[in-house]
Amino acid sequence: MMIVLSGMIGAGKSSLTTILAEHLGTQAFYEQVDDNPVLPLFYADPKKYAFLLQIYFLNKRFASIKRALADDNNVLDRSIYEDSLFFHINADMGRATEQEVQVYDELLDNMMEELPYAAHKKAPDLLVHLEISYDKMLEHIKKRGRSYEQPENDSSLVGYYHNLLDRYDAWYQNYNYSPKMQINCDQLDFVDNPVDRQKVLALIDEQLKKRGTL
Ligand SMILES: Nc1ncnc2c1ncn2[C@@H]1O[C@H](COP(=O)(O)OP(=O)(O)OP(=O)(O)O)[C@@H](O)[C@H]1O
Repeated sequence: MMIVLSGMIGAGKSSLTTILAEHLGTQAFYEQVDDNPVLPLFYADPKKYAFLLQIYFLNKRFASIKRALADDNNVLDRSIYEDSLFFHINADMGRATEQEVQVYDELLDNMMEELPYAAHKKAPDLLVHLEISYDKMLEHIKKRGRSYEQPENDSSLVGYYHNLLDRYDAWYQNYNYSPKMQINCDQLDFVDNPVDRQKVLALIDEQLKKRGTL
């Protein structure tokens, strides 16, 4: 079984990945954000580093998928499809050229075709999307405290985050690579509230059972 999480910056994907992997007795695959040398460069100069950052993420995400496919059960903290969404949004904001986007899209397609396992396993068994409001997301971003993500250090982030949030919703509605479900992170605090955590796990179990995966 492969479960993939999706959702905005600070929605809680990494935390839920850990919780879910433990609950299901499976392996968690994370994107190590604090080890990413390109991310601070990108936030300081998005126009210069958008393409490099995207190639960095594509490479890392692809490596995770390959490792994840080698095992039977696992949970991934973000889908490769969202990287493409991030890049398209950045391109629309003038941070990448049309040619860069085209090269990226073709490279992504090419890489997906090369995955060495049965085609049906390339898509996850379930996508769990974390839905969050702007205010709640900012609360999480502040609490976590990565300096380059704070709008008070860089006011252009307000527009960037709103752009991402707007487009994420449409992205989720149109996502059709696998079964999907949403968790409302404004209503359910699976990190600090054990009752909510059980509720979230029960919701996910229900979906997995319904699809015969659990
Ligand atoms: N494809 C991408 N393009 C540009 N920036 C990205 C991309 N993927 C992630 N990021 C950036 O990397 C950082 C980490 O993002 P991500 O949402 O994956 O993890 P997170 O913030 O730890 O989320 P969570 O709290 O849900 O675990 C954010 O600053 C985000 O903007």
